[in-house]
Amino acid sequence: MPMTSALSRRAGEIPFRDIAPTFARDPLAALERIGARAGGEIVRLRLGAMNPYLVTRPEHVEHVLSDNAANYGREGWLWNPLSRLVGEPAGDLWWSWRAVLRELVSGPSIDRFADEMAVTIVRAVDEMAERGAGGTRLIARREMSRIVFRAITRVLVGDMLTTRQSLRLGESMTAATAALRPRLLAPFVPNAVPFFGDRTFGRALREIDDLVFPIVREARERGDRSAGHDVVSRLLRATTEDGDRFTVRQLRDSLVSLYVGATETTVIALTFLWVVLGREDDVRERLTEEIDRVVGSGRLNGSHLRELTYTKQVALETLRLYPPGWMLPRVIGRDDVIDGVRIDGGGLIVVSPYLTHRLPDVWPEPTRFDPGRFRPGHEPRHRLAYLTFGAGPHGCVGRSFFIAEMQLVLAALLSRFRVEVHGDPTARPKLGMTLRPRDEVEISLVPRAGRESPPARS
Ligand code: HEM
Repeated sequence: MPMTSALSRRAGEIPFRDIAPTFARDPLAALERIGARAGGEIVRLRLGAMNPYLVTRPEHVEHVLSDNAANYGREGWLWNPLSRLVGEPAGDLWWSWRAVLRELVSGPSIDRFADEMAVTIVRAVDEMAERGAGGTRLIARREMSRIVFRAITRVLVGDMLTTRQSLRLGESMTAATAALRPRLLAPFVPNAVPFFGDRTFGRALREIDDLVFPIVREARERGDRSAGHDVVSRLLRATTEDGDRFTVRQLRDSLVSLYVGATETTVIALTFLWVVLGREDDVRERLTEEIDRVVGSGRLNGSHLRELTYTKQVALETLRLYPPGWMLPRVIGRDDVIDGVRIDGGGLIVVSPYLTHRLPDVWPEPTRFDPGRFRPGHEPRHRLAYLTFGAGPHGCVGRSFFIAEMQLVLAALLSRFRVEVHGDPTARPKLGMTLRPRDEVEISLVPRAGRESPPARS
């Protein structure tokens, strides 16, 4: 595609006044209206101070996130608020960090840690069952968060953090990201200017640093001689092409970035799962059948992952309908042309997985929940039709990790319990910085006859 062309045309425009009344009432409905008006074309939203372009068609998304990614930066003012939590991107070390993580959490590595993850998840489910004894209702988000922080810590950080510390870290991270939300909605406010949520954020940040700095200091003092598979040992051994190594501060930032990337999205995704299973009886039945066939009352372990194929399809379809990262913003570098539409440099362009996943010519009957879309050999789609995990140089490295985690959580729970979901499972989700269930989802665990004992113990 040419970078500029005399024949290029301007993007169609959607003025804010056309969507403002809906936006005030229901931001998700406003987004859907924008999607319907755009109809897969590139459009420009006239919002006043910001006039972002919106791209939804997979071919256009591919240009922005992948083919010409160098022109559509993830750095810049938009990420200033987040830098208060995760620090400044560490140049070449950022790429070393990504490479270390990718190696640690994808492909063959999954086989290495899947057994350990299974044991950790089963233990966490045991404790969840104690809290939920006698039908006590549990808040799904809180329970999923406990499981996720334990699993990530056990598998990626090893015994540098105790279970208790990892749960405390989870609480502080949740508090910090929630307190950052006002700033994320107003990224142009400089970090030095006091703003809503700052005090809570400061407190949570101190708690995070009190937990994380000692780990990385200790690891650094031990030196890089350890052959450990955990993320800190690996980062200590990593160097850039110029031979630079991670400082204590950069190690801290890397670890916090990992937790930010790997936890909030996963917790939201696991919570959406219960929303979906609360209304899709047939899916829940088939899922339980598969888990009974594969795991039965045996010991849950990593080798089951390969056979839990329908479980994986349910995970992917849940996240097609509800991608937690509903928008992926980028800052435009130079002027560009995408599919004949002129893109002016300097502004903002937004890719929206939520809208791409609802394009009817890409995903027929897009609002229907159908895990069969992800059956192996199902009709081919554009490789960027599914955007839940992003794509290109900043795409998610944790996709396989997440899928394994979700398969194990479902297997650990459904092999022993019937999970009852309370509230209205048809309620529309809430659109904020992330897409999440509107209200807290409550669940209760009803033990299945003959399945009281945990399926894995070590
Ligand atoms: C449901 C679960 C998850 C979802 C929906 C998700 C989604 C995403 C998305 C959309 C991106 C790209 C962001 C962008 O292009 O601006 C991303 C990046 C990333 N994710 Fe995930 N993710 C999930 C789980 C995980 C897990 C479990 C890990 C680690 C174990 C992880 C680590 C990362 C990392 C390291 C990046 C790259 C950051 C960068 O290079 O800038 N994610 N994720």
